[in-house]
Amino acid sequence: MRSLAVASPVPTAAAHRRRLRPSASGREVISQCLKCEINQDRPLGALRLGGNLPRHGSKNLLTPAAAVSVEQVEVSTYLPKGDMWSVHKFGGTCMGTPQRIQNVADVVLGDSSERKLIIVSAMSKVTDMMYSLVHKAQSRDDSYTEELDKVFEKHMAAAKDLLDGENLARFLSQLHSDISNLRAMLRAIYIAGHATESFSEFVVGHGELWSSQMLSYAVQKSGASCSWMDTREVLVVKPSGPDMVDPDYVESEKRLQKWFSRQPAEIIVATGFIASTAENIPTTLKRDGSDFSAAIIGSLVRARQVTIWTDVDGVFSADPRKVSEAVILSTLSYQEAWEMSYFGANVLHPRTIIPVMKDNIPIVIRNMFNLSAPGTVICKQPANEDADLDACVKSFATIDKLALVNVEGTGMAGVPGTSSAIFSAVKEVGANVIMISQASSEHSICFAVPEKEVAAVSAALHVRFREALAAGRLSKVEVIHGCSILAAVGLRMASTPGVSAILFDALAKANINVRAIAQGCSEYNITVVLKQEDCVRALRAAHSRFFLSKTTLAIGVIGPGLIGATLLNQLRDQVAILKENMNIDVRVIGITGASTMLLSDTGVDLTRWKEEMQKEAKPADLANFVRHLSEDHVFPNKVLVDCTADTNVASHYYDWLKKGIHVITPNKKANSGPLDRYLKLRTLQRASYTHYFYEATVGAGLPIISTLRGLLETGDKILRVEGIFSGTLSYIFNNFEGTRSFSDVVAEAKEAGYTEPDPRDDLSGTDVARKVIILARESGLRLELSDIPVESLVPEALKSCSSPNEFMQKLPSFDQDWARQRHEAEAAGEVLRYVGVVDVLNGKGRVELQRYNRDHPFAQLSGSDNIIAFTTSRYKEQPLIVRGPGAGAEVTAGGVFCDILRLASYLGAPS
Ligand SMILES: NC(=O)C1=CN([C@@H]2O[C@H](COP(=O)(O)OP(=O)(O)OC[C@H]3O[C@@H](n4cnc5c(N)ncnc54)[C@H](O)[C@@H]3O)[C@@H](O)[C@H]2O)C=CC1
Ligand SMILES: N[C@@H](CC=O)C(=O)O
Ligand code: NA
Repeated sequence: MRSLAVASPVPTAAAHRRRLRPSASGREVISQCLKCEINQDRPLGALRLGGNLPRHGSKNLLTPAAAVSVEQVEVSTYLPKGDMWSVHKFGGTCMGTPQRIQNVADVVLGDSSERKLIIVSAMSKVTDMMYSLVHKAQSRDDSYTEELDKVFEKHMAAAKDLLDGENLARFLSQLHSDISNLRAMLRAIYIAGHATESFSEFVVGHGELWSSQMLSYAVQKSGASCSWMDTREVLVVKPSGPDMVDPDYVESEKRLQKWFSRQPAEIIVATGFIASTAENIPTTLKRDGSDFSAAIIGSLVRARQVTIWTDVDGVFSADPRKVSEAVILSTLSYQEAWEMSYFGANVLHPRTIIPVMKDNIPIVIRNMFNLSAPGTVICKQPANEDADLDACVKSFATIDKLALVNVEGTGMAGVPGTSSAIFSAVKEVGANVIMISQASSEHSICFAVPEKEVAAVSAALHVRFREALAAGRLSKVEVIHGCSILAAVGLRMASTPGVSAILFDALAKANINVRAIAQGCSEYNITVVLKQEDCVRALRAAHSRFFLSKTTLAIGVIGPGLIGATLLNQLRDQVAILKENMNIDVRVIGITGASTMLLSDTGVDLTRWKEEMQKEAKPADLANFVRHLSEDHVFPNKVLVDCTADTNVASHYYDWLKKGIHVITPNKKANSGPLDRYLKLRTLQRASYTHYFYEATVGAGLPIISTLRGLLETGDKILRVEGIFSGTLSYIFNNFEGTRSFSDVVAEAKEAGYTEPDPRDDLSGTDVARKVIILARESGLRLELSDIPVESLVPEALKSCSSPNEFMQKLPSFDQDWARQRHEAEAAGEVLRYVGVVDVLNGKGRVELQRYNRDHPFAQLSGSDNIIAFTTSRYKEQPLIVRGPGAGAEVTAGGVFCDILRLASYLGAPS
């Protein structure tokens, strides 16, 4: 080995260390340097600790004897490798201001590792400024000179803030000299109107030279042993493709050895991003190159760990701008990090992982601005990781602006060379194929490329397969525009059954159509191609299914009247409990009445929805309300809860379900409306994963629809359903006992919230007829509302009243008639009851006022009780009876709420 003391005429800190003893501390070495400076009577300002800064002294201070002793100790200053090294890399934002650079110095000093190698990026925005200088100069835009001044001023100001005394003077003199060299070089570029790659790489690399020098001075301020390294002296790379370089490890290691033997400090602050070619021409490691520098250096010294300091707490399970519930991952395997980076997650450039992976060196991603966050460790797959199914998927990533190319034809099957011909045509146009999927029938191959490259790809394929297309061996070369990729990444997906089922189930439940799928045998990722407009929703649906096991429902409430308002208040009191106990996250993201609506992207504050409704509301617009529910929020599952009695609102259910919006309602209008519309709705409901629930339409919160369904679905045969289906009429006849007039009792029922918005709907029997129709259709009968004979209790003269109020005012004039009817029944030992019957055997239904003996179960009711008797093949002798309050705000809203939770459980919430 060549003696460096001989090779270099300048005694460096290494030489001073050798003069003392090999193990001399940094502080001792510096003090020896200082003594030497003083003995030489040289100004302290000339002292440099290495790198491209001028070294102190201009002649060889060592005697031949000393040179020999250097030769001998050279071995002990040989680059040590292994666990004593910890490598840190600080990105541009960490180096953004003098205060931040000082914080970085503190973090470096706080690391107790024996040896530290610190790689830094340029101060934030500086690399862009440097690229812009080159760009402007070669475009002959002379504003580059002012921009260069700005670069100078930025660094001068930062240095003045951070440093003082000799260090400041040294830095500023170097900065001056660099800027004047750059000015000359940019002038040359300006004159030539062109910058060679090496010129431009030389210029842009200055950001790192300055930031790292400032940091090394800041570290030295504390008295620590610190050298500054210009990595162009050490890192040697060779081009390996457009905008890509490969490190030459052997040569770099040799140069690092050499460098270190000259300057073996405990802390080395080095430039990120820049390197040299084998011919010593300055170059860079290209964009994001500082991470790469850290990984290569980490590998060269076999570091214990490489820490990448940035401005986030670690690697997220999904892009937090798209998924607000994204979580920080504590560990990731190299392969997982690689896959995520490939799919666009802003983790690390995949090439950064290669150098550390080969030596099993962990990379830790940490937040410089939140030192308490432990960060994410990227390492070999940890052996003891949670093996549960949901934990198999580590993260999700997406790539937008893609197009799918589908090459299809019967002539492809079994013909060797087809895919080679396809992809060589793609290669010729230089397109980047992001995923490939081939149907096993070999009739089609599809692949995704960036949208901007697809025209060229399609043209190339049309040329390449012109004959095959003409002869019909290929049927088409089709381009599907506007696609995105969603990738689920996780090493443990391999050989774990059920992972893809969960993923596709989550997508199906969010009503997302998958265009293509790819999964390699390595199973590190499952890639699905979908429409770009569905991508964020797909990401959220998949993420919440795997990560949060939380079913999030975004709810739009239509009609905050009695039932709607009661439901909102019930939700208010229960949402926190649902989240805590059942992992169900219910967000009301919109409320609309007939005249105003309130919209929210994240969820209305249910403790003050009424005030908000008055303060923030916009004019009601159902189309906009539905659009908001479809698009303006982050939640995958959307539900409209119709609490109106409006036929028009009900007429939209089909379209909403088609859009993937679940519908829940106590409104009877859709299911008792025209039969064809009802059948269409139910057919759609059965054919999709979008749900339509309406338990509260019959018997309010009582389990009527679900009981009937349970009987039918388990194979029982419904013979007859009969009972008292009206809470209002039940209340009226239970309470019309001679003490109050008929009209008073009707007013009480209205006041208690049992009646329809228009009480004539109850008294006319229409409401009961609707319930009969709903149950008849549920039992398989195809009846229209007009097929049900209804005995109306609305006096003929009041049928034409223009409003519910007018009706209520005029009703007392008929009290006498009602008193007489009641008397007659009472005299016969009977009571009046208004009943509905679904006669399934005969395919009929009817609604009528009947008299029942006082012993009859129908005569035993109280309040707003409904009673419904199901006579079936299994319940033939004794019917199955459901009884209880069948109207009223709390029980009805409770029934609607039950449907919301039923939906949550259909969507995957735990039971
Ligand atoms: N009250 C009860 O015990 C039961 C009621 N139901 C059903 O619940 C529904 C609601 O009943 P209530 O709350 O008692 O009625 P309500 O009259 O108190 O409330 C209905 C609300 O819907 C609003 N509305 C009407 N048309 C609208 C439109 N196009 N867009 C937005 N909002 C509109 C009204 O302004 C009102 O605020 C009805 O369909 C009723 O049949 C079902 C079972 C029991
Ligand atoms: N008005 C209805 C309410 C429930 O559907 C009734 O009285 O039953
Ligand atoms: Na019910």
